[in-house]
Amino acid sequence: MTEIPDPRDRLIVALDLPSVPAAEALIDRIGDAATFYKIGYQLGYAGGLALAERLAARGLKVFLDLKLHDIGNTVEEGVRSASGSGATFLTVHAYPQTMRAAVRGRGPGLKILAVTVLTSYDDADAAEAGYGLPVADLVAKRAAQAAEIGIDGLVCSAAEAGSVRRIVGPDRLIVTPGIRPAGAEAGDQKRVMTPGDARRAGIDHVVVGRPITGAADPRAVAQAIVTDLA
Ligand SMILES: O=C(O)c1cc(=O)[nH]c(=O)n1[C@@H]1O[C@H](COP(=O)(O)O)[C@@H](O)[C@H]1O
Repeated sequence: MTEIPDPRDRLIVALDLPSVPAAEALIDRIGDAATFYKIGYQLGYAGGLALAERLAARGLKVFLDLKLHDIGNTVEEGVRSASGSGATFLTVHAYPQTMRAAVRGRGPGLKILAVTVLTSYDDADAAEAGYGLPVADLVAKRAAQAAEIGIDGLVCSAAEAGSVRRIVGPDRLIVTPGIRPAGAEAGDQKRVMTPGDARRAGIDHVVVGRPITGAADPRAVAQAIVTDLA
């Protein structure tokens, strides 16, 4: 597990919101309770890529969740373009060609995270998509390939954190969405865990969206998650 001196850096708040003003309002409400924000499809296609640069310039950490997966040349050049954004993390799907291309395009300061198997998938979803392996085995296979290729970190559910840690060793990051404080709605997530249990399972960072974005007091929820993670 990587040394992370400020426990707030373990929480990545997913800015899954429809507009830049909505995201800026949430960041203001959270204040200094969070230091790390994720920008994905919803906000990214609504002006969020420019926001990423502004947040990074303000000293906040940014996770660009682009989940790239394309032919190698396109992934490599896309990652190269994103390397100038000031982001700390960028996601690609954990397919070997895609991961090799991302490593070729990676610029200084940008860490590539490979998404193993989405946390909204269970074994039946993997079978429906044509995979002949249970989720846990597919995650393990992709984690081993990612480590071999030189990817910086893995996105998986906290349920697989222990096995992924054994496969990738202490130096690669394990980042886990599908995090729900006790009693929170799972929504479309199928492989879920509380922040405290995830931390005990050996994760480096958690990603939390709706439990914070939909809260009456997002700052209080973020603070409670950081406490649980510490
Ligand atoms: O790459 C991701 O961040 C990701 C991977 C994954 O397997 N599962 C997953 O939920 N995510 C993202 O993590 C966030 C989870 O949001 P909530 O379910 O609202 O907490 C969303 O922005 C997802 O896009």
